[in-house]
Amino acid sequence: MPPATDAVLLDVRHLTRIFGHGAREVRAVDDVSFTLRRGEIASVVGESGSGKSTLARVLLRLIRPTAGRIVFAGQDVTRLSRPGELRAYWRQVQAVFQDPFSSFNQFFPVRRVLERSLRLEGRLEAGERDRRVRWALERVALNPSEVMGKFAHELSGGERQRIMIARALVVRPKLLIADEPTTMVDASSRATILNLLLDLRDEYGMAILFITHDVSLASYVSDTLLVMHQGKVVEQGEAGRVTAHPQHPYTRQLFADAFSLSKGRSVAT
Ligand SMILES: Nc1ncnc2c1ncn2[C@@H]1O[C@H](COP(=O)(O)OP(=O)(O)OP(=O)(O)O)[C@@H](O)[C@H]1O
Repeated sequence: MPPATDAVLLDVRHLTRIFGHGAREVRAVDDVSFTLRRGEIASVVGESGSGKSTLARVLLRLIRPTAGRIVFAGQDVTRLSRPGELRAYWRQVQAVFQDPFSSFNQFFPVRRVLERSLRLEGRLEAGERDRRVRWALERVALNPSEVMGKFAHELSGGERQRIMIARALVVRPKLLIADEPTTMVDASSRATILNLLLDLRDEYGMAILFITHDVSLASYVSDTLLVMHQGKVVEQGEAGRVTAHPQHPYTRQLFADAFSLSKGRSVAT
């Protein structure tokens, strides 16, 4: 049973992001509305180009929406633009992206990577910084004493991605946006990361927006599913219901394709 409470954390209304003009116009996110409650994991699924990453970047306020409204914890964050306002927002909303190789600063040891993220919290004394870094590394099942002094090239892909998650966790966000966080890691790291997301929801009531093209991962990890197609959310609802009884033809096709692929895989192995 998901421990989601009724408190709405994120309220997204008619969110739209258009790139380009005239004949070159792309409605990457087109009139998307949904809510996310505290302690809820929602997955955004859809094929490549459906607008998932653009939705993530708009919600993170890395890019501006063209239209619509984003309300986070009761505050309208749609038009935040001053660095101080954005930093305050990013203390509460953190992200993990697909590629742990490009997002990990190769010149910094793990401790410094996490401490830089902690700067969002303002000045903390050294003992507190150390406690927070250790706590975040332990949360992602890494031994702080072993990894704090290591550099990117001394870690596996799965370890790097867990450190990227620790970097997000170190500020104890209320919402984690995870954009294809398991695409570039092996199967055992994938399972570790998915179970970690479930633990974060259960132990800290963290809300998670999990973005993936893989409907089976989404079904495993989510309380609710949002299915995106050509920038629009064509179906949304409780994960078990959407998986068992998809209503929209696109959702049915997405699940049918995933099912035939996984059948193919099991025959082949
Ligand atoms: N900066 C940009 N300028 C112009 N078009 C863009 C830009 N960013 C994204 N798009 C377009 O917006 C649409 C949605 O792209 P987006 O990356 O959000 O999809 P996606 O579902 O995340 O795909 P993928 O799974 O391949 O990452 C695509 O048609 C893409 O080409």
